[in-house]
Amino acid sequence: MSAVVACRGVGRTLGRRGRWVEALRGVDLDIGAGESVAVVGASGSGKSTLLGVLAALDRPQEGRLIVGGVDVWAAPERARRAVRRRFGWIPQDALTSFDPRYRAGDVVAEALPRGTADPRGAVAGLLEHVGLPAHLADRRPATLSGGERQRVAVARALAVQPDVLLADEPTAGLDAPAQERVLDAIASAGRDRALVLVTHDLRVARRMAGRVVVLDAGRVVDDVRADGLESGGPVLARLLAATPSL
Ligand SMILES: Nc1ncnc2c1ncn2[C@@H]1O[C@H](COP(=O)(O)OP(=O)(O)OP(=O)(O)O)[C@@H](O)[C@H]1O
Repeated sequence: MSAVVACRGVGRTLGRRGRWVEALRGVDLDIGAGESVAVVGASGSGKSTLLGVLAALDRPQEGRLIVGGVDVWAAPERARRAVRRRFGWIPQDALTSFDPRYRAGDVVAEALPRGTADPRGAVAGLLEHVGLPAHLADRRPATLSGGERQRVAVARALAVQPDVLLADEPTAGLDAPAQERVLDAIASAGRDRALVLVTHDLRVARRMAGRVVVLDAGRVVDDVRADGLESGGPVLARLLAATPSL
């Protein structure tokens, strides 16, 4: 499988004034076209930092990011902007990432490619795709339920027509039924494209991904098939033991 995104020896240090954290260390990772990968690990292990690096938003101090054959940080800014358009981002909490003055439909429409012939129709189609009625387009995000808002975020990420969907704990804080609906929407959105999903929940990882990457203190310590979690090392074994219903 050819990689749509690849990291080579990526190191990312964060912080300031002598308080540095090596958030990522020597990360090598290949995401194949259409592949779904869950990134798991303890709090602070570097999961969100990795997503920011993969999306070409956060520049690593060490190593390379290669997207569709482009060595992203060696390329000119214009090429980097084109690379960023290949990613659709599903945030942890859509409310804080949406402009409160916009209605849900505008949030999605804003992400459509320039020159889209029938934006209203396109927005209605995208909302339908994530299981939401078209009339929700007229509501402000703050008046939607958390689960509805997250599905608007999935529709917005899809509007970009990305090669890769990136999702950072997209069901955090939702109750079980809402979680199910958001995961269904992401699964359906991810059908024809790669998906990288950050989660602390191995049940979500197994349900959503074919492959599970485990981070520990910024390093990839396991990279296993989702149906073979038992073959992982001690960090994954601890996560498994903490997920009794799996
Ligand atoms: N802006 C920052 N300045 C300093 N340190 C940071 C910054 N952002 C993250 N870190 C540190 O980098 C490490 C990795 O953080 P990151 O948010 O990537 O972890 P995570 O696995 O996503 O955690 P969580 O599951 O709690 O969201 C942590 O030790 C964190 O405290």
